[in-house]
Amino acid sequence: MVKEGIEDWRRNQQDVEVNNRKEWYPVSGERVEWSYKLLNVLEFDSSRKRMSVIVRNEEGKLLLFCKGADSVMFERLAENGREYEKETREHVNEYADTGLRTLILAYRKLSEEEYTLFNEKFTEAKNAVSANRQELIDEVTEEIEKDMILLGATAVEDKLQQGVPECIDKLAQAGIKIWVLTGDKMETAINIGYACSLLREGMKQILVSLDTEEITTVEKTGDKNVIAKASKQSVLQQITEGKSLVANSGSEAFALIIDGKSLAYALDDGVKNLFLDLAIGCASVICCRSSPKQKALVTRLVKDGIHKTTLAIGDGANDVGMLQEADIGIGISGVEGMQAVMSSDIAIAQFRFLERLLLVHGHWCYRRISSMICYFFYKNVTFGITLFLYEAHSSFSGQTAYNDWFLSLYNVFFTSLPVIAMGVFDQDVSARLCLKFPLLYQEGVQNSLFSWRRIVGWMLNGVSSAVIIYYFCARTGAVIIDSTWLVFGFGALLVVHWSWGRDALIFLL
Ligand SMILES: Nc1ncnc2c1ncn2[C@@H]1O[C@H](COP(=O)(O)OP(=O)(O)OP(=O)(O)O)[C@@H](O)[C@H]1O
Ligand SMILES: [Mg+2]
Repeated sequence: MVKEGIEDWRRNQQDVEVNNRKEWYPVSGERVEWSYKLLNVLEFDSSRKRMSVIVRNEEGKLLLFCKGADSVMFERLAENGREYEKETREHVNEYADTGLRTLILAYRKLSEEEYTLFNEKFTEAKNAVSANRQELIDEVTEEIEKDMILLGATAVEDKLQQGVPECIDKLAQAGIKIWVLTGDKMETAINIGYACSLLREGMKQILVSLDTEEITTVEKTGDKNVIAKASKQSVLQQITEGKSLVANSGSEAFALIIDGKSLAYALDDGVKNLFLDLAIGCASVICCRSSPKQKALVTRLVKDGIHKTTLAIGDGANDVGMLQEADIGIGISGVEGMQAVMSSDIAIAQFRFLERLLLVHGHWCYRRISSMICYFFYKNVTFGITLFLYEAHSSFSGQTAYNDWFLSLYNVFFTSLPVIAMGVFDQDVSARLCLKFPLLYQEGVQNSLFSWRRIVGWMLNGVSSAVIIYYFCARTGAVIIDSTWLVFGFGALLVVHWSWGRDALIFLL
């Protein structure tokens, strides 16, 4: 494909051609063309947090170019490839502080033998049909993406979608606890946290991170067991300190920010409950550099740990695990592909639509469904008890109060419309008010419309209606109970009750 206008690069399946512009070479003033043969692409995935290409240049030399997150790239540099490490780290942190998304670039020269060996293993892993195919590929790529020479870093702006801060603010006002699980760097995540009003000035931040001097010193020993032990100890200590800080504070708001490496230890069996306790005590939680698996594990931890309903929302393939783990998964369709949408329960086009989805439709639907179920109980209890009373009246002779048609059509035909209408159209307040007063959403969070008290209340209501209907028909009607009377009386009372409430019914009687 040739980019129109500027012929800076050309790319097809096998070749990449890079033409340098004249102005980049002001000294020689010449246009320089490089052509590379593309040999392999080691694809990006969110757990590796990097991707590479292997190319052969015009001189026949083999090169591996790799780009990825700083957390995985710096540890893969060769001793002699770290010349610009300090400056690059500073630059990257600076970029991240301003909310930019950064990538580290590095390369490595490969010998022919090394490449041939790699290619064999890589092809074998790619052609494997076993379940652990991805692990095999990861193992092979792990071996070659090392001892690299640092080239530099890039930073791009990753703009928040329109209306995200306002939406998060409203959801927080509605009493919904929001956790951000992101693959981004800690600094970028904190910056975005501020941008979307999850972090505010005056909030105390509890940072759990393994970027401490102590751990860096231990890491130099290279002994995996020692590193793991020290890291776990450090995470445990930081979490315990955070917990005592939260416990001893008054009304101060806290934000917990934890990075991916620490999260791996925080989700360990002995530590995860402490971590959850600390996170629950904080107003906002941000987990940075989390892999897709960690996102799913955190969601499961919250879901199982506090038995509350969890909702996950995401747009990328790295959010799929989390969307499936949460009680409700919402996928945002957009530039990052369709995987999130395909594995979600509900798909929306933009994050800000979540506000209306939860505060308006969530509120209405909760009300409709809970009332509909209670109403359903009510009408059947009323029906059953009138039958029972009539049986008692007729000395349990077996004579039915209603004719067969009425019996069979009672639920399907005679009383289905009110229930359906209530379940579909009922609105206690308008959409505008739901959005204006987000606290109305708490009705659902506290489950106030579907508590046992309310269900039993509706049932007693059913019993009392049945008694009234029975006496109305049996005592004030003719001496003989005519089923037609029962049907009309019953229907009329149900309509009165449903339209104007119990008080109207009592008033009428
Ligand atoms: N195409 C890519 N090539 C190389 N590295 C990448 C690429 N895309 C992302 N990365 C690096 O991998 C990290 C993890 O990416 P991932 O997609 O899991 O999360 P994210 O996009 O940063 O955040 P979010 O979870 O909010 O979508 C990124 O922060 C970035 O540093
Ligand atoms: Mg992403």
